[in-house]
Amino acid sequence: MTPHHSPSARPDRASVPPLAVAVIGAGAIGTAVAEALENGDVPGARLVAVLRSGSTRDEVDAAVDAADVLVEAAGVEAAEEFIPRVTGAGKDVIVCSCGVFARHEYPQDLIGDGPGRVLVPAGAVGGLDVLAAAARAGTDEAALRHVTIKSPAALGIRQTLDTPLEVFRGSAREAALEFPRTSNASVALALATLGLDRVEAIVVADPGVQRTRHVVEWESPVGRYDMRFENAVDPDSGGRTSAITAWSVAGVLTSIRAGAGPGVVVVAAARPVEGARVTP
Ligand SMILES: NC(=O)C1=CN([C@@H]2O[C@H](COP(=O)(O)OP(=O)(O)OC[C@H]3O[C@@H](n4cnc5c(N)ncnc54)[C@H](OP(=O)(O)O)[C@@H]3O)[C@@H](O)[C@H]2O)C=CC1
Ligand SMILES: O=C([O-])CC(=O)C(=O)O
Repeated sequence: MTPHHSPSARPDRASVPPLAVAVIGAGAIGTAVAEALENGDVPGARLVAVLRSGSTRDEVDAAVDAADVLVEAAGVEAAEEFIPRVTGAGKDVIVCSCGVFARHEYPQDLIGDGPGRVLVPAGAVGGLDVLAAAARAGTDEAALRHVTIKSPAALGIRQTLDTPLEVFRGSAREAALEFPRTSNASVALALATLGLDRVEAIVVADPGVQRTRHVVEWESPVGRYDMRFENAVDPDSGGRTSAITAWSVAGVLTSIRAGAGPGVVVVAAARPVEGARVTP
């Protein structure tokens, strides 16, 4: 079949200015995202600001003004403060601390009327594309379970353990309220599928793990999925944060620039294939 695009119908992507990104939080994820931007690992995006807990009001205002999109990597208190501030200014915010939504009956209660949007990265887990598709096919008979297995220290468990211990079982909402620093992945899975009150979250402290493990199990009439992730942890996070999270954020930024969501492999002329390293 002959393609019938006229060259003029195609957007001239080369002329699109780079996406201006401000990062909120200079901890494990924020630093890794900022470095990825500075090293050219996020095609079509550039770093315009990094906000720290001590940043002044003027610095915050300037970063929100300068950015097309902000990356929140600063914790649920900062997410609570920044989400309405950024979306109200008409900018999008990629929220790593999506567990903040556990504090609100509906996400809209925090986001308000926008016009900016909240974008939740897959973060430490994956497969949100297939799970969201399965949820779209029907949720009445669907069930989703997420098991997080971390070192006791990463979960703030001081007790000395010889064997793995289940320290929590409940809904994703309850997990995020009890373990706000380590249950964001449960909330991301829930937001993509069945909501915060119908996803079962289990947290296990395992003294034997060097890497964080996530097990995601979905069952519904459309399919059964069993996904396992074994993540290296960011050395700057006290064993808490999976290093893949920052790269998931980088993937979202690349997708914004490409105009297609994560889970879509964008292949375009004169641009690197998604995921490919950019040679400067
Ligand atoms: N979605 C997911 O899958 C995952 C989400 N996360 C979440 O992402 C968030 C970031 O994680 P991580 O980088 O490991 O955390 P870190 O604790 O390493 O870094 C957080 C940083 O944010 C800073 N900060 C706190 N409040 C503010 C503020 N108001 N403005 C600007 N900076 C602020 C802190 O500074 P200071 O120390 O001075 O307070 C700190 O440097 C956490 O909420 C974490 O739970 C983590 C892993 C996976
Ligand atoms: O980094 C991880 O493995 C997961 C995590 O802390 C979170 O979901 O908040």
